Amino acid sequence: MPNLRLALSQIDPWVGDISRNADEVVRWTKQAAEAGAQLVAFPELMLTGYPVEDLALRRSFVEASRTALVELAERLATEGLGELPVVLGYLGRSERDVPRSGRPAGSPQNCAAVLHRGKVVNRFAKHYLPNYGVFDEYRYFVPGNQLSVLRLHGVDVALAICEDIWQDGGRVTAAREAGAGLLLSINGSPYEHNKDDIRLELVTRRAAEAGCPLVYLNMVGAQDELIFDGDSLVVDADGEVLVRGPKFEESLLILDLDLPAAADPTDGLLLSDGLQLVRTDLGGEALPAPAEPVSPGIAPQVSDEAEIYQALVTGTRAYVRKNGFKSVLIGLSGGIDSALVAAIAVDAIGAENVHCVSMPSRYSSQHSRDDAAELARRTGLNFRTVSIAPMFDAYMESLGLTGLAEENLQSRLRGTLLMALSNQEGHIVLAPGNKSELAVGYSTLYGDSVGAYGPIKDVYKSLIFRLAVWRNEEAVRRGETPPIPENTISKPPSAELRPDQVDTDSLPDYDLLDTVLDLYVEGDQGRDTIVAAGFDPEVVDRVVRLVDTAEYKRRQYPPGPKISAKGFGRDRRLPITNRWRRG
Ligand SMILES: Nc1ncnc2c1ncn2[C@@H]1O[C@H](COP(=O)(O)OP(=O)(O)OC[C@H]2O[C@@H]([n+]3cccc(C(=O)O)c3)[C@H](O)[C@@H]2O)[C@@H](O)[C@H]1O
Ligand SMILES: Nc1ncnc2c1ncn2[C@@H]1O[C@H](COP(=O)(O)OP(=O)(O)OP(=O)(O)O)[C@@H](O)[C@H]1O
Ligand SMILES: NC(=O)CC[C@H](N)C(=O)O
Repeated sequence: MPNLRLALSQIDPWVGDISRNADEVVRWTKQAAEAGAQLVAFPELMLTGYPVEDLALRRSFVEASRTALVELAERLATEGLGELPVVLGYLGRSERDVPRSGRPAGSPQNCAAVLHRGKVVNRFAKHYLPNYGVFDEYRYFVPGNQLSVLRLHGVDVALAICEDIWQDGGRVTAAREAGAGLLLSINGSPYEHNKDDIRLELVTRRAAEAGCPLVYLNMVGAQDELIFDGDSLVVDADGEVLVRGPKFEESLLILDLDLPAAADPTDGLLLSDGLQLVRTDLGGEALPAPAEPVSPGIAPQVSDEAEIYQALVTGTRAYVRKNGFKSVLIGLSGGIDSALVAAIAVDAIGAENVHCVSMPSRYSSQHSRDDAAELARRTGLNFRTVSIAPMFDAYMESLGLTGLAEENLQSRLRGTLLMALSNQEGHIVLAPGNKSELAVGYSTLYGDSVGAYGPIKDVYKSLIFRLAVWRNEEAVRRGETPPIPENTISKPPSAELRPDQVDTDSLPDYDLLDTVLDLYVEGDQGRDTIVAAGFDPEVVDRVVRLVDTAEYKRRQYPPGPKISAKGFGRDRRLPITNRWRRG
């Protein structure tokens, strides 16, 4: 069996920064060449970043991507890397009208290309376009209808792009029909908790269907609400997992694979789904297995809490850095939400870049102030106290507010204060709202909901507690000081906007609330189904009503990292003005 040494660049492309991404391709290709690879692969839309959203509809952006691709091929050759074939994603356009789509020639396509010896030797477009959940690729792209097969060193390698392997048939079946010895899929597959198990099952099944090993290369990093966890996989046709990349970390995975020898090409082969075979012969003798085959092996798997926490850190770091900021600002109340956000921020960008303000009012308890100061002491982040009492008194004197208006004023003064410091000092504000609060509208519009990015907006309150406990335990395991004061974790959550207020005055107990939310939001179960499952009809009616009437607040909330199958963002698009009240 001929051997191929593959290099999988599990890396982080930046949306819109084509020249940076091209530099990255050169840098990682150099390392792949030094490791003796015969083929190096990069993720879906590597050159432009993923997802590009409506940038795909800008002709200038599509042309910049296409031009950069050609220049990259030339540059790789100039830099002595031309002999190593490079597979990467780029934004392209269709050469001809797409039948039955109503889309003319020149429409954008989610493409991949093969670069070799200074030239673009093969190009093709994604065949299946995802159009559900966070994806709406039909809005942007027209599909491709080609199966690209590279022949190199006596092996036929069929190529696919992400959704191509999520749908039955298509390039997976076509790879088998074309007699491929390897199926290589490049991906931009966003993180969701538990999606790693789904991907592993999928990749294993598709390898069996293709009848050959399947290489699944995913990107890492984050783009706005989406996080990319890497977790690249190599599975053989019998379902054995040969390689599993690390999660959330950039990594060059080098591996030797013994693969079936390519057969004589069959002319005029008809492939399923109307795919047309385009074979590119890159040459090279069949190579024997090296005396010491290399493999990165299988990266260790971590607990759910560790994985989710890492996802939140990845999303926060990427948002801050990619938007050109160095530092963040957080209102630190002594409560668990802002404490967890502060811990995430410290892990993402370093304590020296995290600025926190305690903003006590007359209702703030001494323990809250102490807990906030204690977290600052433990982590070493920048901490100051600014009382909102004088501003509050000035408003009250002018407006004479009462009840909810008086309560919300405190939250709004804090929001204004944070934005003022953000303007003055250049930090971006992190919003501390969690998914349970966002679900039921338990936050003050233009108050505690201000901010640029909400690191825990997709995390239910019950999970917030688990993550805080996990982070502290992790610190102990590493021999470090746990960042979050124990009292912050153990005390009952309170907004402290009036005397002795606790969240359970207005909301069901968080465990119950989160269970009902999980059924209604994630599970899309109707009110009657949830009641039939044994939940108190009064609680269910209340929760459903709160969720339905809080859409306007969620739409005004900052973006934040998606970790669930259904985040409040593109995953769940409901009308704001909506008189349907039956769950
Ligand atoms: N459909 C719609 N489209 C656009 N705007 C709409 C609207 N419905 C109401 N509004 C407007 O929204 C405003 C009412 O919302 P808002 O001012 O936020 O006030 P509201 O939602 O009435 O009150 C805030 C709630 O959040 C709780 N809270 C506040 C702060 C922190 C925490 C915490 O523990 O984390 C909890 C607080 O105890 C209270 O229960 C009004 O101006 C109203 O006119
Ligand atoms: N005294 C305070 N000092 C600084 N920030 C505050 C203060 N009180 C509230 N905040 C800010 O407003 C957010 C909402 O806080 P609140 O205490 O009302 O509810 P919470 O959702 O329980 O949050 P937390 O668990 O962080 O206290 C806090 O996360 C924090 O960012
Ligand atoms: N980029 C894509 O095509 C992603 C779609 C795919 N179903 C995934 O979530 O991984």
